[in-house]
Amino acid sequence: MILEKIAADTKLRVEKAKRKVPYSEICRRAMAMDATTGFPFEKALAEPGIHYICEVKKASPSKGVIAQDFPYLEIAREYEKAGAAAISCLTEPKYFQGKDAYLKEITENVSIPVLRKDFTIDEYMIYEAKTLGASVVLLICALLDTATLKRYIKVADRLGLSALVEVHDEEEMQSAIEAGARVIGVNNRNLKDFTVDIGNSIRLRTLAPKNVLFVAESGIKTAEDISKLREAKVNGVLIGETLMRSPDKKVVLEELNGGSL
Ligand SMILES: O=C(O)c1ccccc1NCC(=O)[C@H](O)[C@H](O)COP(=O)(O)O
Repeated sequence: MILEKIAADTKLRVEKAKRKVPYSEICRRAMAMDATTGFPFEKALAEPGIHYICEVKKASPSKGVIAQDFPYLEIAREYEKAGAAAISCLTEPKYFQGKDAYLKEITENVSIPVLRKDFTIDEYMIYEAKTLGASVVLLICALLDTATLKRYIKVADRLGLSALVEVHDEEEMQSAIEAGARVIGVNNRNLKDFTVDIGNSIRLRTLAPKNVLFVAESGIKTAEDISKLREAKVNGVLIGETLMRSPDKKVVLEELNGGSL
């Protein structure tokens, strides 16, 4: 499966990063930063209504190159101006053509929370995310057992980072809940065959406890999709390709939202 390949490459990337900046040093740098952040991502999602997490993504395994021209900072600024609640920035280099440098520059130039969209397989990456200015890290249940998830959520917590815990099915939902996730994202994309079904978010919505913030991820394309997800009372939607392919992000976000944000 693609996720296993990505995880294996990520492991090599982290080993290389550790040779450059050892674990003790990345911890020191991250812990020297302000941890009293107030978890702005969770605050934004907890506001009434549906909130947009807009993705900065050049390519993906399922779609190949999505944006030949990739003015990542301009895109992030446009999202913020258009009313996005948060930005998701891919940092995985091989399959998504992401870069840590994109994340760092974006966090230095926008005021809304930024998610480090990567394949966290080592706690080193959580400290790294903090030093890059992220407010949120992605923890994918398919890559982490419940005990590890719990530990990573605690590490993120101590640094003032939120964790978006991603699930795809009932079993992973149970693991996320048991690990104490405060924000659960349901991926509508089946990573085995890349099919997308927003019904997955709607189906799993009822399994999330009331006090957990809920995000629907992937394959969201139309105002009708948003309308269904709004009806299911999701707190946030994470949208990549639809926005990346549109020249005017504000117009598309307004169309999706059925009016201004
Ligand atoms: O999108 C892929 O091909 C993919 C493959 C393997 C792991 C993750 C993948 N996608 C990451 C995402 O979760 C999406 O970037 C995100 O949810 C936005 O999805 P979309 O709106 O469909 O671009």
